[in-house]
Amino acid sequence: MGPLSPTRTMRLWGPRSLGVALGVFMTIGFALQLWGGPFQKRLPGLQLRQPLTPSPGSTVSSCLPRQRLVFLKTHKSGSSSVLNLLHRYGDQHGLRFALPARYQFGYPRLFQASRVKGYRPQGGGTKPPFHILCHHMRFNLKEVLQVMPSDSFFFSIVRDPAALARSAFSYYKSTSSAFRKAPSLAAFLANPRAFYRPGARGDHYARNLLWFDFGLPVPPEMKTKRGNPHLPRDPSLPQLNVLPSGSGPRAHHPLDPNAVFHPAPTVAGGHSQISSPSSLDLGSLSFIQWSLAWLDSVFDLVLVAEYFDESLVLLADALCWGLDDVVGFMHNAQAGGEQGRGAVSNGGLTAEDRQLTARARAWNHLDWALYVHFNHSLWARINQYGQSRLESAVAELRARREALAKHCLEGGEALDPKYITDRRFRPFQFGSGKVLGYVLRSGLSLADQEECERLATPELQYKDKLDAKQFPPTVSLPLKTSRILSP
Ligand SMILES: Nc1ncnc2c1ncn2[C@@H]1O[C@H](COP(=O)(O)OS(=O)(=O)O)[C@@H](OP(=O)(O)O)[C@H]1O
Repeated sequence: MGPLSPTRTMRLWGPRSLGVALGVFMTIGFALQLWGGPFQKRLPGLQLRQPLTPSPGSTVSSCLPRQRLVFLKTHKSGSSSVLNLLHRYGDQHGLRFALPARYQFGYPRLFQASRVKGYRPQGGGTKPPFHILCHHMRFNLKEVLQVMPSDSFFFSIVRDPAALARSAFSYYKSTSSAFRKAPSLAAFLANPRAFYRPGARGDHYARNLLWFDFGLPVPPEMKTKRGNPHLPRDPSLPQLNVLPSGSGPRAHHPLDPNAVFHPAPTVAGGHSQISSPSSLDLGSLSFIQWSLAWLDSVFDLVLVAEYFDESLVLLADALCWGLDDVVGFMHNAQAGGEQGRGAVSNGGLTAEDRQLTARARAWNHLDWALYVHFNHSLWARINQYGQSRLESAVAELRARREALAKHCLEGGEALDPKYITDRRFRPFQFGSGKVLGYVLRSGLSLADQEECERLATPELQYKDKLDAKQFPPTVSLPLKTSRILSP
């Protein structure tokens, strides 16, 4: 084996070595950011497949589809919609999933390889290696590399922390002790310290959930300082506008990054601009910068929920997959949630909503740094890919989704769970809102029925299906026969 590249070396270093390596890695981190990282190179073209029912293998391809994938499934960020397409792809191509015994890998504890069903420590078994690792975990690179090859495609998804906070508050109202005590999200964010105790049950759901899921430690001073040093002095800050894909003013400037990021007060140039620098100290900034540089060295792509379709086109391109492989329906939306209300668009928000958004971003300032960073990376990739090329692919993707929805779904859209009587399609109901799901139209052809089922199956049921396929129940032999066969 040749010498390890700086990128590979950084992958192998865990974030827990932060204290020791900060100086060295900050330099590397900044350099990585300046160069755009080794993964920002131009990617091969996207292939489009037209038929309604995809026909695997029908694509004339100049690149080889990537089939070793690590997807960090972050919470409340659109990750179940991504999971559905991974489940479908792996299912249809006969790939092996690294599955948890139940539905998560020991979350909220850091991922451990021993949690993977059928995992044998290296050299300990003859089972073929896994292709896809994609269920909820707290990321832990060292252990992930025990299960997946280091040249797997690593990707994840982030969401605006304000939208994520709204979603998490409703979903984890009874799970997080901080949320449980708060009468509303507005009350919580007005004075989070009144409700939030670090280390209390489910507290990670209440603050910087993305940062936590990425396995990053909190900056040391956040653990020690009393009060909240990171709340902006003016609660109406920051002024970044984040628009959901396909709505609001984006209709006029569909892919203009300047429509996404309005100038915000920042300390430094570069990717990781923190919205309220006056309240952040240098140690904190270096820590965040280092962490982001580390993530850049590990993750090949980070999708952005607010630009979900644009992200999917880039994903298909990076993986050398067809567009049909990434077309899917939205999963895990809560009735009355962000998607239901159809808006994070600042234009459509009341003054109270805007204040809540600003407070949520400030309270979750590590997530906000992550989000801003990966939003910038996404737009850098979009520019590389070509905006008009991307616009056509996004239009194609949406047309395909609409056609599939009309063809497969009763009502052509997600429905209240009270209409979903078939347990195979009823999403797990949790939290204070209703989780929407799908009812299939009747009279579909056998092939379309199968395809529509795959698209509509919620994550837990799909995981069970893959589990049963990968670990078929062993047939127990009748007693007499087994006696004859045993030595
Ligand atoms: N395509 C797309 N684009 C934008 N947002 C999307 C998308 N798909 C799902 N969602 C929203 O993501 C929320 C669910 O996130 P997750 O699936 O990650 O949740 S979970 O952690 O697995 O429970 C949930 O948010 P809320 O409805 O606000 O709760 C979904 O509506």
